[in-house]
Amino acid sequence: MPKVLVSDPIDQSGLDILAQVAQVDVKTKLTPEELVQAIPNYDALMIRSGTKVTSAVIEAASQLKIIGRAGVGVDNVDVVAATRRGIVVVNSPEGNTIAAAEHALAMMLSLSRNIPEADQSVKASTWNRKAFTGVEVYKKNLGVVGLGKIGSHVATVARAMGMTILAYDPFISKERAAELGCSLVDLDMLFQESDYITLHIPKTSETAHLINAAALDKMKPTARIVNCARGGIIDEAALYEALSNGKIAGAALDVYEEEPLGESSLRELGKSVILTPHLGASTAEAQVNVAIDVAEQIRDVLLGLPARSAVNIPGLRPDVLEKLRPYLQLAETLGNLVGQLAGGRVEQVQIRLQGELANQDSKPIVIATLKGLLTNALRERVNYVNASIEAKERGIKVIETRDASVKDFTGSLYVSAKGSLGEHAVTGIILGGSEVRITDINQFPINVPPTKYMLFTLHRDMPGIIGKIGSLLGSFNVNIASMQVGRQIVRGDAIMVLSIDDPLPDGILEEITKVSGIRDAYTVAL
Ligand SMILES: NC(=O)c1ccc[n+]([C@@H]2O[C@H](COP(=O)([O-])OP(=O)(O)OC[C@H]3O[C@@H](n4cnc5c(N)ncnc54)[C@H](O)[C@@H]3O)[C@@H](O)[C@H]2O)c1
Ligand SMILES: O=C(O)[C@H](O)COP(=O)(O)O
Repeated sequence: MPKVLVSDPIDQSGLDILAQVAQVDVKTKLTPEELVQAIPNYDALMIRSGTKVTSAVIEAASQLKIIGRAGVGVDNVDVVAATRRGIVVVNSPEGNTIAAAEHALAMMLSLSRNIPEADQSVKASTWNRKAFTGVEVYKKNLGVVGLGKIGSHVATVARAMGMTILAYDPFISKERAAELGCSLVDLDMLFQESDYITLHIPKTSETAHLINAAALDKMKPTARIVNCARGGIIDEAALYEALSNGKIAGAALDVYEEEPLGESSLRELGKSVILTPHLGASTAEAQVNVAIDVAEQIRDVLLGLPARSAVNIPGLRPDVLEKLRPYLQLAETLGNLVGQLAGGRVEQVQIRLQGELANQDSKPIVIATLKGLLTNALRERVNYVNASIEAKERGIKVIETRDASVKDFTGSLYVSAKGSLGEHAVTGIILGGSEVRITDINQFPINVPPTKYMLFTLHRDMPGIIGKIGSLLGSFNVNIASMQVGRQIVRGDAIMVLSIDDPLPDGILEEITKVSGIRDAYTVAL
């Protein structure tokens, strides 16, 4: 019988499902060392956010087939390491949506009416009504940052309370926002006009410290901010400054830069701050939902069936998957790359299977491309099962074509993305059976492997320009790992592709575009 280790508190309904097919061991509060020691005995691991599934755990997991995260975020799992080991990682993208949305709304109301402090004062046998006069949310502006599953529900309920909703989500269409009764605005306007701001976005390199000193400076002195999304989206030091100097009126946080919250001056701020210990998903209903959702997937995978919400591999028959795996990797990389080059909201994607690839099953390749395209916006919430639905909901038109006559390579994949900021197209191949190569960008031929951090420039092909970019990067202490230039004609337009060791520091992209001869520059993190 297979063995499942459950290392965080999980609802009994999930454990009962696992027990149908496996021996279930519940061992919460394991130290990292104890987890590494225990994991070689298990076929499946079921967790919440408490267990850190590091590369050391994955390395020791010699017979692990699946990691089930009873919740949304897989930030605590080294998904890359798991994928390399062929371990399926599954989550429950929707099981706790309502719980998290209701927690954000509860935080907003508690902050408005000083409920935690007022409660403490009565429990301390005082009766001070004046100190706890609050404010109403009725007819106030609520700025919703991130209009996905949780943000949409918050917006809907807040509208019913008489609030006006301003929303910022660069990946959502105006039509979708209008359906929800929200006005899509830019981030500055949201900061300036909102009485309440609630965050419902993933933590990415773009959203880390989105709420920093500059953003807080733009807000009303009466503004109140709620973060039930992810720690680190708010700069906690800047928030402390803004609250203690009266730049904004209040904040309610469920998530923190470091969890559990360590030493923090936020604790000193009295009734202007409410702090909860990552309780967004902690309702009886949500815990049943996520436990059943994930336990069923673990059971299915242990029975040799595909998982419905896999974060890292598609739900395909193992033999088909094996054959297509390198092309899925190619499709995901090209989708991610072209989505970042296009920036903003993508309206149309064209996916063309070329040469021998034109004879393959296109569905998983299309799904993998869409997964890659949406990764920047949705992170682990997009998977092979929901990528098409997510694309459709975002109003992205998908055009799929085949062209067996393309003979440049045995098989190649062309992906273009047209959006609010223009159109970009990339082509790639699989080399030696497993290695991804980008062979064309916007009709400039190149031959580069994708790397974690990349810089692309469009420039005039003229002497000295490569040197200037090299020196500029050097002056910002950016190390170039490799560089290639692609051009169609000598001294015409050209593109430069650089692999760099670290993300570009702030401001440097602007400097690059100022270099004479450079027409455009893009940075991409894959
Ligand atoms: N506190 C908790 O216990 C708890 C529980 C569940 C989820 N969460 C967190 O809540 C957040 C939202 O979850 P969800 O299920 O609604 O996710 P979702 O994927 O449905 O929605 C996220 C939305 O953010 C948008 N987005 C991405 N980058 C953006 C950016 N730079 N600016 C503005 N919008 C951007 C996306 O387009 C998407 O619409 C996630 O961070 C999730 O981890 C927390
Ligand atoms: O990502 C999630 O689902 C939430 O942050 C909840 O985490 P939890 O399951 O540890 O409460």
